[in-house]
Amino acid sequence: MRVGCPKEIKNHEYRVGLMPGAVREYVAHGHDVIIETGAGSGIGADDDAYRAAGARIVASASDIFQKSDMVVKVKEPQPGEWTQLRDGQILYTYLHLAPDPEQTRGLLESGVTAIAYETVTDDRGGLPLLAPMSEVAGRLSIQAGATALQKANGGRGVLLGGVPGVLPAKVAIIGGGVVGLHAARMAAGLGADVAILDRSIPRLRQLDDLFGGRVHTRYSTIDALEEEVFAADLVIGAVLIPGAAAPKLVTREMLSGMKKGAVIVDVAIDQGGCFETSHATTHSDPTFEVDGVVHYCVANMPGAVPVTSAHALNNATLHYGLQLADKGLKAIAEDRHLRAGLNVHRGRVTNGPVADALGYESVAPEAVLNVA
Ligand SMILES: NC(=O)C1=CN([C@@H]2O[C@H](COP(=O)(O)OP(=O)(O)OC[C@H]3O[C@@H](n4cnc5c(N)ncnc54)[C@H](O)[C@@H]3O)[C@@H](O)[C@H]2O)C=CC1
Ligand SMILES: CC(=O)C(=O)O
Ligand SMILES: [Mg+2]
Repeated sequence: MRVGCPKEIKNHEYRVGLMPGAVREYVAHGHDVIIETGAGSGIGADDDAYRAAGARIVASASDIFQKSDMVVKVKEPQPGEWTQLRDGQILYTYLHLAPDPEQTRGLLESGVTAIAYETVTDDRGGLPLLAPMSEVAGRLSIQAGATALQKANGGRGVLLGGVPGVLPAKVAIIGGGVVGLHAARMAAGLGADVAILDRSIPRLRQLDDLFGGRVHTRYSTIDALEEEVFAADLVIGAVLIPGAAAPKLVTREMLSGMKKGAVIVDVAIDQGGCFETSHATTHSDPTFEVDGVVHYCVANMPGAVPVTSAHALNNATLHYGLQLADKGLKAIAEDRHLRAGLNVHRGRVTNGPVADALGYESVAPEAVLNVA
């Protein structure tokens, strides 16, 4: 199969779908790999590094889209990209379709077969292709929040850990999954007073065990949420219902109960965000203020640390990428976890929560792939 990787074009997105090490693996499996010139420049991988790994370098993204049987990317295709996709082609990348009707329509019209990294599953109930970027974004959320809390950046001017004789800042983390765990690690490590809210009691139990009492856990009712959000200096939005638009847990009205200069980092913004007042921002202009509360809502947070993120992402995507390259649609038909990643196939929406969010009929992947 011919596998192609264009340079990412989203704002300040420096990750790359295929690193030279991954290219070498595809080539070892007998595939022809084409890479857009400069695709790895954000992580210091130049064209020669890709040539040494066995790739051919092409001059433009349109060469990649025209000539590839499978396109491997990081971020969801941008408008100028989805118009270049076509029937019979496989797209393997993050998609986040539920909050993005335009992209969904574009993918449906193209006829492409699109696998969303964020809905591929594993045997333990996890999302193995999302998890590494959630680890990165969870850790980064505290760095971003700490920076935004500085007075000159619009925040209320508190230091997360406090100092001897002065109380630390309060951090409320809504959603104790992968993002929530890694945010809590960083916040607790810096000495903040941390509370994690979740709707899963087994998960709260696990977190309580992990932190040995160093963070508080709370079952997420409206009452508990209000209490923690009103008391917080920094709130991290980290909930997820896989594939679906994020539930709006913090309403605009609730902002009036928050401290002036408090900071919200809505990591769940790629699924539409869990604060009613959130809208996606970019690394060039990451924050805005509503009712005295600073909002940080960057939809590609891991793009800020591409050297770490591209390695972690390539580690996680390689296995199924090779399966897709080796077997094409048969790989999806054979593996239920990869089937869970199929969001769009030849003009049909094949993910239930995406179809529900956008008002499409949902067709099971098994039905479109003729799996018995
Ligand atoms: N902005 C960015 O750059 C990035 C965003 N993300 C996003 O971060 C979000 C979280 O991802 P993960 O931590 O990997 O998901 P996860 O599935 O590991 O964790 C989500 C948690 O939310 C909890 N939850 C669901 N509904 C809830 C509710 N009503 N109240 C409280 N908790 C609730 C679940 O029980 C679960 O523990 C996703 O939207 C993901 O796409 C991930 C990486 C980068
Ligand atoms: C998961 C995601 O949206 C990202 O890594 O950018
Ligand atoms: Mg995103």
